[in-house]
Amino acid sequence: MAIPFRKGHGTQNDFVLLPDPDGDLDLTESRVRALCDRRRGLGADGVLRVVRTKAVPDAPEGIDGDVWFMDYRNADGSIAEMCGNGVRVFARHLAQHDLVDGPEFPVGTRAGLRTATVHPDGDVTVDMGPVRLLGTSTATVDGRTMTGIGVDVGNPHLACVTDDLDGLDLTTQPGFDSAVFPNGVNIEFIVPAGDAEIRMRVHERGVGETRSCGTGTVAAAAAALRAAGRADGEVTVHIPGGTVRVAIADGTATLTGPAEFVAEGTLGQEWWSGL
Ligand SMILES: N[C@@H](CCC[C@H](N)C(=O)O)C(=O)O
Repeated sequence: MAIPFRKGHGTQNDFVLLPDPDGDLDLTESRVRALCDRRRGLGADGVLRVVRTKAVPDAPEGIDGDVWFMDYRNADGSIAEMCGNGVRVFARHLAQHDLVDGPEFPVGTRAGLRTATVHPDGDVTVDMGPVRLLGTSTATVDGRTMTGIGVDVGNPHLACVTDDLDGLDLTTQPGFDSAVFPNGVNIEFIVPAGDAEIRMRVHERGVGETRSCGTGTVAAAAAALRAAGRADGEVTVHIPGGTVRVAIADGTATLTGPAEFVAEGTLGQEWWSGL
């Protein structure tokens, strides 16, 4: 059986998409790791399996079985609840393949149902759902401890305001309080970059430093607004892979940014079977 794939990215957070409507693929951790490996595989920060909700045993209750579900996996094979860049790429894939009616449609995720709107210029806006500010905690990089704020965007984040973004060494896992984040955490480092603009770098749970993290930009925007004494507002977030726009109002967020495709093909059958 030929296994098709597509490779795409959202602000250089890159993904292998596996169209698998009926959930037939045996997507093991080792297969995800191999797909994401930049030397022995296709190379990506994560895998997006394009599957109907009814074929996902651990899908949250209440999502119609026919809704397309973004089955997201990190590069280390772990499962995460949500991916803000991935969901834009996923939504544009559905629209390009006429798998949905119209430019606005629901997408199932482990964080719940989300609404995506695909714009004619290729940008995608996603209703990211509730953004919950948690208490403060700390991250340690290069022996330096920074205080940040925990933010739940469906997945866990710790957003730290810093003064030296470019000098941070994020090649190894920053320290964090595992009593506060028992399931690990995505850690954002942010500096103000003007009125309603910030710059951000991120170390992602299950991946390492990436060039962008959509849920991370939402967490960073929420933290920046809070630092300015506000709960609602619009923030432009510059990440190494590009720029996205976040709007937060009444405890929920939207994320707007690009989604691009670079390749498509079929996986080597012998390679896949041997994994
Ligand atoms: N890159 C993603 C987030 C992917 C999941 C994350 N690494 C986690 O484990 O929570 C994004 O764009 O949001």
